[in-house]
Parts: sequence; C-alpha cells; structure tokens
Amino acid sequence: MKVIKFGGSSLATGKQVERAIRIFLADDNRQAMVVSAPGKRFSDGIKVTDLLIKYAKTYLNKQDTSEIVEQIFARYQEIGQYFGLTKEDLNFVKEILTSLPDQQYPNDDYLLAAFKAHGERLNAYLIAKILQHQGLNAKFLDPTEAGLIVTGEPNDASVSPETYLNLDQIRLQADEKIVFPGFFGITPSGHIATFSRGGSDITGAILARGLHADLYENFTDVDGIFSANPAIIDDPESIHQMTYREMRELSYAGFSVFHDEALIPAIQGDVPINVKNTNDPENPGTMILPEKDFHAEQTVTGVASKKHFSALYLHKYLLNKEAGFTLRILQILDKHGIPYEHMPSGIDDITIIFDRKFLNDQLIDLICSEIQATINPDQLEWIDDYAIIMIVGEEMKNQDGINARILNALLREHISPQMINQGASQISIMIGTKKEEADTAVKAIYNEFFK
Ligand SMILES: Nc1ncnc2c1ncn2[C@@H]1O[C@H](COP(=O)(O)OP(=O)(O)O)[C@@H](O)[C@H]1O
Ligand SMILES: N[C@@H](CC(=O)OP(=O)(O)O)C(=O)O
Repeated sequence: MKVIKFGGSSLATGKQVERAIRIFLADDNRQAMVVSAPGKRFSDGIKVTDLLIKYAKTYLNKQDTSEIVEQIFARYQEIGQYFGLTKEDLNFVKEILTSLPDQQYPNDDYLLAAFKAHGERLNAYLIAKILQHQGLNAKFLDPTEAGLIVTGEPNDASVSPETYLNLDQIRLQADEKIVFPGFFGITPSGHIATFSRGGSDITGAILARGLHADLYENFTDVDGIFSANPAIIDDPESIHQMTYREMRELSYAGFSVFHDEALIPAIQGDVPINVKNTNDPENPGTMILPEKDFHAEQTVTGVASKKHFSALYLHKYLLNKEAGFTLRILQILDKHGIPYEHMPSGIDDITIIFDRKFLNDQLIDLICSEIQATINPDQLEWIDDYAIIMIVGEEMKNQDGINARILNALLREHISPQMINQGASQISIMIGTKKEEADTAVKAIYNEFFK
C-alpha cells in the first residue's frame, strides 16, 4: 500500500481538493491520505494554521473571536460547498471551532497547539465526509484512535516509539480508504501536541512506517525537489533521485519543501519517498531512496541556505591544551536549556552556532556573561546575523577539488566565509556567511556546479 500526503498548498480551495482526491483515487494502492490544513490560495494569502494561531491569541487576549472564527469557517465552507455539501453538513466545523475555548488545557502552550491542530483535524474530517458523499468506503481516522503518541514540547513534539506498536494493529479492508490529519499527535495524558511548522510531512512518514507502506508519496505545489530554492535561483534544475542522507541535510539547511524530521521514520521503515506535484501528477517528481538503491547523477545534488542562525565566537590561546573547556560551555547552555547546532573549532578558537529560534536577547546576554566569567576567553564575539550554506552530494567524496571550486566561486563575489565545515560522511560541506551574503553565495555556488 501507499501513503499519500497532500500539503496545504494542494488543499487550499475546493478545486484543489478535487485534484487531490482524483490523485488519491487514481491508484487502488493509495489507501491512506494524510492532509494538511488548507494553505495559501495566492502568494500573499494566509494559511488556515496562521488564522488558528490568530484565533488562539485573540482568545487569550480576551478579545472578540467571532470575526476570526467566521474567517476560518469560510475556508472550510468554500471547500465543502464546492462538493455540494449542505449548510447542515458543515455545521460540525462551526461547532468544533466555537467550542475550542471551552476545552481543558494544561496551559496556554497546549491551548495554542490544540487550536493549531484543528486546521488539519477539520480538513481530514471534511475530506472524509466528501469521499463518503461520493459513495466511497472512506473514514476519518484520528491520532487518538490510531494511537499516534507524542512527547516533548506541545508545539514541537516528537513521536513516541509506542506509536508503531499501535499502528501495527490497524487492518484495512482492500477497498478501504482512511483520511488522517497531519501535524499533531496525542500526549500520554491525552492532550493534543503538534510537530513544528510544516510537520504534516512527519505524520505522513510516521504512517508510512507504521502501516508498512511500499511508498510514501508527498504531493506539493512544485515538480519535486529542485537543486536550489526557486525563490533564490530562477528555474533551478530538478533532482530526479537522491538519498535520505542528502535530503536530510538539505531540508535541515533550508529546503522547506520537505520537513527534515520527516526523513527519520521513512529511514527507520526503509520506505522510499516520492515528492510530486498535485498540479502535474504525471511528472515523476523526486525519489528519495536509501543509499543502497542509489546511483549519483551529479557531483553536487543541491545547495541550500538558512538564515536564522547566530554564532558565538570564542578565542583563547592554548585552548587545545585546556581540559574541560567545551564541557564548561555546554554546562552553561544546558543550564538554560539552549541547544546548539554546530561547534567548529581551531587550535585557539571555537565557534558555537545556534538556531535563533531558541534564543532571545535576555538569554544571549546571560550566556555571554556566564561564559566570560567561567571561561575567561581573550575574545568573545556574538555574531547575530549568521547564515549557513550547505552543499550536498553523495558523489562529492569521490571528486577532488570541490572545496577549491566552492571557495573560488565565493571569492569571485568577494565573499570570505566565516566558517567551513566538512561533515564526517563527506557528503556535505557547510559554509557560514553573513546573512546578507547568503543568497549571493548560493547563486555563486549553484552557477559553479550547475551552469
Ligand atoms: N529546493 C526546493 N525544491 C522545491 N521547492 C522548494 C525548495 N526550497 C524551497 N521550496 C519551496 O517549498 C514550497 C513547497 O513547500 P510547502 O509550501 O511547505 O508545501 P506544502 O504546502 O505542499 O507542504 C515550494 O512552493 C517552494 O517554493
Ligand atoms: N499546517 C501546518 C502543517 C503543515 O505541514 O502544513 P503545510 O503542508 O502547508 O506545510 C503548518 O502550516 O505548519
């Protein structure tokens, strides 16, 4: 069987939902459909998830929520009416939306998670209803009923291993279809918690692993995965096939088309992933495969960039001789619950790179003063605007001169990287630049390898 996931961009209107349903029904093996909340209808439109966040905040600020509820309801009404559902058929959407504030939540973070999750929950419910209306043996399956258990932060949860034991109990009849909401699971105490933004990709991968799917099809609004972000490079080359490892590095570093955490269940379940276009389902898209099934076509598979980093640069002579230096820094970070992303080092210096989302100005001041007091470095510099460029390709380890080509391409644009780090697997090279240089750096490197 196949698990098929449609992103919000593929479910934004009734017409698009019709396309998605046509694709779902075109192959009998497609038995489980994972859906996102309706996404943007036009480039400067708004996703239902963002409307739900606004709803939660309006409620928490004790302001009138009737207008925002109407706005959210209108999105589902448009889809339902396109398929001929009546006002009565759609009443449940309004009822569930208006009752959200009346539920019990352990705190405001859980409230926000539950409001957000309803973008997916209502959409799955509605799409199951539409399929039933068309006479199909389709049912809405909820994460509670399926046992999709999550732990961790209510708005940045992780799947719990028992989920796979629970999903193993699911038996589908040959003609049965399930519609499953993406983006959230249930905590052991029964509350809703969501994955991080874009997390419906993760649900699709969990289901693909848990239901032992032969293929996880991920439908979006582009012809698969390109070698660079189309917002930076005009008409970038498509990637026909790539490995899990390559995709994990590229999605971590900015290829937002597929969530980096969604690779893990697929890898664990050995399920190949096919990223395809809802608006052009005949296009083969991109296959993401285990290393063993893969032959590299290009030296470099992709060039990604992400700008939301900051870095702490520390310089101290004879650092390499000082035992416990790194341990003391990590203890300070741990005390404040701050994860770090990378820590490249030299003989007398070390750079610690952070994802900006885990920090605020107060925390930055606090960790800088504690590190200054504990470590007493000769130089401590906080670099607030830090970008990471990731150049990824399985074939890179077999080719000489890759680093020189990258550095020369940057030199031609007068960019001198702040950091260069080659991963132990030798399939990726990470470059640190200033935020404002990142797009130029991506263009220079892309042109070097693809033009
Ligand atoms: N390397 C890339 N290849 C393809 N798309 C990319 C890439 N990097 C960024 N994107 C963007 O990702 C978008 C699709 O992701 P997203 O909006 O999350 O889709 P969905 O709503 O289907 O989940 C594309 O429209 C494209 O603009
Ligand atoms: N709706 C959620 C989850 C998601 O995956 O959405 P999308 O498929 O539109 O990226 C979000 O906006 O974050």
